[in-house]
Amino acid sequence: MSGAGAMVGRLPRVSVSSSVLRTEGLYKRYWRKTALEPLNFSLEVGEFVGLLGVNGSGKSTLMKMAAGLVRPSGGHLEVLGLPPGPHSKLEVAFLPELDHLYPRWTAREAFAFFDRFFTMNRARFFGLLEFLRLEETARFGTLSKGNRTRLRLALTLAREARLYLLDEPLSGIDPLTREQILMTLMREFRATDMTMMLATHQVAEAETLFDRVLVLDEGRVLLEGTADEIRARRGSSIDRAVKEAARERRALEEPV
Ligand SMILES: Nc1ncnc2c1ncn2[C@@H]1O[C@H](COP(=O)(O)OP(=O)(O)OP(=O)(O)O)[C@@H](O)[C@H]1O
Repeated sequence: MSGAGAMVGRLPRVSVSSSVLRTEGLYKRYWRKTALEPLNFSLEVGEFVGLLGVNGSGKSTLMKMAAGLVRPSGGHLEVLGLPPGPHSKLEVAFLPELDHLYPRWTAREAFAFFDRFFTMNRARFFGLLEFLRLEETARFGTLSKGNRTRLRLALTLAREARLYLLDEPLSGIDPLTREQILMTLMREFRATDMTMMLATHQVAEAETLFDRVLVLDEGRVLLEGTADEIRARRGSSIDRAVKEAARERRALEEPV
C-alpha cells in the first residue's frame, strides 16, 4: 500500500495500565424494549475487537453509549477510566452508520472542519485518501455511496484518538473490495497501539480479522472470545458457531 508509513504517523497516547473501555452490568432500555441486557465487557489497549450480530442485536446501542451519545439505563460504563463525557468526546473517534457530512464539502474541506474540533493527523488522512482512491476535490454529495463510506472512514481514522468505534464502516462496499480494505487497514493499524471496536453483520470477517469478538443476539452476549477459542469451543467456524448458538438459544427459549 502506498503511503503506509505516513498513514499511521504519530501513535495515539495510551495508558498501559487500564482498560480503554469497561462495562459492568451495563444495560439499555428504550421504553419497554431492552436493547442491551446487562453486559460485562472490557477492551484493552491495542485490541481490535469485532462486535458482531444481526440487525437489532444492540451493536449500535453499545457503541453510542461508549461514544457518550446515548445515556445508559443502568450499570457501569467507563471510557478511559471515567464515565463518558467531554474527555471521551475528544478521545473517542466514533464512526456512526449514517452519512453525516455536508454534501458540498470536498474531502479537504471536511478535513479542515474536523481539524477545528479534533486533533487530526494530516499525513494519515492524505495517505488514507490515496489508499482508498479518493479525490481531494470531489464534493461529498457527488460521491457514490461506497466512496462516501470510504471518506467517512478516512476522516475517522485520521483522528488522533485513544479509541476508535466503527459502526458498519464499510456498508455499501462490495465484499471483495471490503475485504481488501479491511485486511490492509488492519495490518497497518494493528502495528500501532490503536484500540478499535468494529461493528459488522459480516460474521465471516471475524475468522481472520479481529483479536477477539463479542457476538450479540437480541441484546445478549451470544459468544465471546478469540476466533481460536470459539473455534476450539464449538468445533466449527465462527460463522457456523454464531448460527448454531443462536439456534440453541431460540430452542431453549421456546415454550414447551
Ligand atoms: N432510539 C431508539 N428508540 C427505540 N428503540 C430503539 C432505538 N434505538 C434502537 N432501538 C432498538 O434497540 C434494539 C437494538 O438496536 P441497535 O440499533 O442497537 O441494533 P444493531 O445491532 O446496531 O442493529 P443494526 O445492525 O441494524 O444497526 C433494536 O430492537 C432497536 O429497534
